[in-house]
Amino acid sequence: MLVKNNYDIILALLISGFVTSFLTKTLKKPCHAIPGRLGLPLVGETFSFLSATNSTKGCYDFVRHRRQMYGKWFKTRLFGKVHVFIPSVTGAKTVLTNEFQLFNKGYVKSMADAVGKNSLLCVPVESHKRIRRLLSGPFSMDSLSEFVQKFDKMLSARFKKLADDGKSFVVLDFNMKIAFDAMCDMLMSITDESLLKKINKDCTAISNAMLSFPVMIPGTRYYKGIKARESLMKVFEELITSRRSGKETREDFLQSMLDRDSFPDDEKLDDSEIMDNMLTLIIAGQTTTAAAIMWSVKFLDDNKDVQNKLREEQLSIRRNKPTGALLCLEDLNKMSYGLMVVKETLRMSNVLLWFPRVALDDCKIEDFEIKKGWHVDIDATHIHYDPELYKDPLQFNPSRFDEPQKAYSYIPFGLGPRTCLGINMAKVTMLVFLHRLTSGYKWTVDDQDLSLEKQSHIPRLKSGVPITLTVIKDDS
Ligand code: HEM
Repeated sequence: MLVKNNYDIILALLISGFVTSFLTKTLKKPCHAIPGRLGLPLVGETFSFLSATNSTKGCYDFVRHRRQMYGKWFKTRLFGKVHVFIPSVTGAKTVLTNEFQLFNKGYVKSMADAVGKNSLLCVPVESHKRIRRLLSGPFSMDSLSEFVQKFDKMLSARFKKLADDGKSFVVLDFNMKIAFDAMCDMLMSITDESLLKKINKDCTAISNAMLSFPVMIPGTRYYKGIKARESLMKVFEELITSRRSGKETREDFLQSMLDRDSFPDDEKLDDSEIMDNMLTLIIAGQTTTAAAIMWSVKFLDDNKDVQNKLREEQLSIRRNKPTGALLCLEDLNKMSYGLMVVKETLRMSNVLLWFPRVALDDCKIEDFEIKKGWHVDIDATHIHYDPELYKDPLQFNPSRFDEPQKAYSYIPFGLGPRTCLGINMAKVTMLVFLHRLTSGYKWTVDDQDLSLEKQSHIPRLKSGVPITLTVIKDDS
């Protein structure tokens, strides 16, 4: 009887309980847990990562493999830290628009010790703004006109010699050397071959120490890098002293920094800031540009229709100039197809596979919960190969850049306050190279092996792409 009398109430209570529980579950739905395997606290999946890095498939194979298991979003633990790979445009935008506020580059002791605590890669936000502003001037497009001419002259002479010799040469090695020489000339007017050799050796040792275990034990990569840094800083110090003494004056990056000596503190860099950042610029610019150019040669060889179209554009530019004249910025502005080839090369080669950051607080990206201290890696490679953003993403098709790109979907140089400082320099270097190569020569690739170089975080073919040049007889 009692039950019967309260039937309505019981039913109402049941329904309201059900509705409340349903609403709690759906509206206050906890964030999606990110799938993935964290493994043991310190080790996690570090060995699988190292094994991929050590294979000829390259370290991105680690990421590819986990995507197959877990889907687009996944987490893992590497070197004791939780890493989330961010696969989407929304994710990239969230991280890059909150640079320094919600995310920052993770502090790596070995990196700061190697490139220096005043490097753009390591300084805190306030110094970053000032240093970046002061470094940017010489890397603006207008300031690069002299660089274009010097690089063109250097490149034309070296190509001519190689073609005259008729021997095979490795595109990657060739570009590692010429990118380095051109950078040292532009930064400090150093052209002496023995000094260049010494600086190159030091920079390589320093670069190898950037991601090493920071213990000063002779023989280790870290030890060698720190010793190389000490020696290189002495060279830079002597150079600065000599410039200040007025013994020599040059028009280069270093001089433009020293010309600010009498400026207020926030309008100049101190000596250690200048030295750490000259080193940073060399290290950040050399391997990236050389790898990108190596891929452009490979992609053009695999896609002869693109190569022919590019050659047509470049020959028409060459024919409109007096014989032997060097390229200038105006010529580069006419290379609209050339620029699309550069862009497509960078989309497909993903010289920097992902951009690492650390979350400074708990937050949510899309529906996924990110904890303070987790590493988030903006997976530029996945974004650049997303078929929803790029039709037939495996096809080398420069003309796709006839259409404008969706914001945050094309990020080979990053975006936001940490966008590549050398973006203009990289583009003009690639354009000059492609012009001289395609308008002056045909080439054969002498090794078609597709294995990647082991232990490299920048994807590069193990062969480095050896080629032999043949001069084009252009009678038109
Ligand atoms: C094709 C060649 C290049 C590519 C693909 C490239 C790519 C990138 C990317 C993706 C970033 C941002 C990384 C991040 O957000 O974590 C970056 C930063 C940087 N790049 Fe490049 N880069 C290239 C060439 C150069 C050159 C030639 C220079 C120097 C002249 C240079 C100097 C720098 C510097 C100094 C930074 C740090 C900027 C900062 O933290 O404010 N890069 N680069």
